[in-house]
Amino acid sequence: MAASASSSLLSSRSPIKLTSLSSLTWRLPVSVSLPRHQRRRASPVFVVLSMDAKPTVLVAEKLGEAGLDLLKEFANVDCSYNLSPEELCTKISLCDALIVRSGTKVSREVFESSGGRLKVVGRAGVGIDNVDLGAATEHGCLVVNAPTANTVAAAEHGIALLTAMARNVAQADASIKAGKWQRNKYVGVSLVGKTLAVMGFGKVGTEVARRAKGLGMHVIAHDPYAPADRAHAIGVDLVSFDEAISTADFLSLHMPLTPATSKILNDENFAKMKKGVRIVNVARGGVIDEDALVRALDAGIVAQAALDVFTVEPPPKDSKLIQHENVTVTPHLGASTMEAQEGVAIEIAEAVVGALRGELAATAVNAPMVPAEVLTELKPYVTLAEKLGRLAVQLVAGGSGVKSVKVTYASARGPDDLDTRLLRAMVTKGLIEPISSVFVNLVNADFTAKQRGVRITEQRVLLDGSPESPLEFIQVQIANVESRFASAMSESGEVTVEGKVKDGVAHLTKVGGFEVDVSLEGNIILCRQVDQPGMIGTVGSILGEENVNVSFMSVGRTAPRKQAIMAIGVDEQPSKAALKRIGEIPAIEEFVFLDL
Ligand SMILES: NC(=O)c1ccc[n+]([C@@H]2O[C@H](COP(=O)([O-])OP(=O)(O)OC[C@H]3O[C@@H](n4cnc5c(N)ncnc54)[C@H](O)[C@@H]3O)[C@@H](O)[C@H]2O)c1
Ligand SMILES: O=C(O)[C@H](O)COP(=O)(O)O
Repeated sequence: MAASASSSLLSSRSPIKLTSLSSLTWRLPVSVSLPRHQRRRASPVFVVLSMDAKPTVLVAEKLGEAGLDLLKEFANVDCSYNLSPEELCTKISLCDALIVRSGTKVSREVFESSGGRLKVVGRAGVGIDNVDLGAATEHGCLVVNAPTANTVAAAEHGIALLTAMARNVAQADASIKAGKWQRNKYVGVSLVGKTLAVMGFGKVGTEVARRAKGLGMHVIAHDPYAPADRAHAIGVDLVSFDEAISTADFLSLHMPLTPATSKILNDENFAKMKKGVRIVNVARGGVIDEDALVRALDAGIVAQAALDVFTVEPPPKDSKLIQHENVTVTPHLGASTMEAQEGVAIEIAEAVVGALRGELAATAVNAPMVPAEVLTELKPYVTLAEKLGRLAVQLVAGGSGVKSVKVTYASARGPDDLDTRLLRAMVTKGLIEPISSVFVNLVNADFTAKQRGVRITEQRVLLDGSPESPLEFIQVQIANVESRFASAMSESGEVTVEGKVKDGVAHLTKVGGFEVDVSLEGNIILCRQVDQPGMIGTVGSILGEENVNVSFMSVGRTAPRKQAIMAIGVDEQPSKAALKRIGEIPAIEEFVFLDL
């Protein structure tokens, strides 16, 4: 990204170091908005549903009571389990939020059927592979999950399967219930001293590793993204994929299902394993090529497998894998303890209610997020950013369309101390919403801009001085367009508006090359005129006669008695007749009415 300031910036401020935004560290923000008709004057980030707009939350899979109680305090809760995909699509248009576990597919059709009402999907658990995240983002729907409450339960289930498999517990149990007593058949293997390779050293993998060490196992792990020091801290070595699978006596799978991990245990990789290896999977069925596993079991490469998860759930009854005598299975029970389900329910209910209230969602999966204190500080700038976007786009009259937008942030804060992603999203919202039927929020802002071919570049102007407030001003420029208000064009030919926050209120401070000062509330009339006495009175009287309340006026001029820009804040939209009368004032050269 080019890091050069416009000449007006350089001349009118006393900065200046320029910083490319590409080097910034982003934290990610969150937003949930009301339906379009309720949203017009709402703050774009902190949308709080009013009491009479009680949201509806559809709980599509069983959720712990504590979570339901939390939801009921805030929302109408519809617990409808076992919905068919068609029933879910029908119901969803009446819901603001949806809560699911792994058993419900939240497909693109669900988002399309919601008609824009669905604002939050809560996944009561970790894996979000049953939610079409791309579709959620495109529809501006926030997805939150509950990533921590079932970690220990999943790890305990992994250990339960590991030990049960090693000692043939399930098979011996079935045998004895069938009237047999087969002590020789069910001789097991010991765990102590054996090598366990934990594949995926995240939350669950780490807990499994800890517990396996307690059982006296030698634990190694493979995870390309995990820090080695975290593994070393509990006495685990991180190794390559090939080393892990070729040295392990036991493999325990704990990576997410992604394009990279899909069928990662396949014929080729089974062939690299020690003969007699044993495999536990409490992650996702899709990480194993199940047909290849059957072949590896039949060939004796894999001695046993213990599986909690399957490519298709529930798996077909006649599945060779399920029926295999050396395979122990459970029906996706990893998270199913009383304690974990209560924890997950509370975790997801809090996240969903918070998101509907417009608060930060710490567990947002598809949205940017900033810490609460940063968001509080940025709140007036968020309003400023959106209003500047709205103003700038309304000044465009033609040309090659709104394709190239530059947003400049002037601040005394260092690049790492100012998160502008939120602001960029709000400029995007301001730019796109007035010219389309698209609903833009922080979830889909970047996607929407990209889809519409709007390229937004950002630039920082680093000011000298103490960084008490996060930003001195924000400037929005649209290139390669013509303007309805010629004076809004900068010397370099872009529609240009600039604003700052004064006493917590967003102000427009510059239009084109003219300094103005008008608060960005209500509507604005911009007039270019010959600077002469009586103009404020003349325009003010017309508006008064037309019963339009003026909130305030400001005049910026090039020089006394030369050209001036008058910015007039009005509470109501003036009638066409009133605007015509203003336009007919001889000294008025051009004027424009802007709806904020
Ligand atoms: N069976 C159940 O009921 C149950 C319960 C909880 C979690 N899970 C599943 O277990 C899995 C792990 O959950 P978690 O909470 O530990 O997630 P996590 O995100 O904390 O950990 C996943 C780890 O996998 C690693 N990883 C990603 N790609 C990898 C690759 N190609 N090779 C090796 N490692 C890779 C990541 O770096 C991360 O450290 C998820 O799929 C989750 O859905 C299942
Ligand atoms: O990803 C998860 O959290 C687990 O697979 C648990 O899924 P569940 O909520 O359907 O039990």
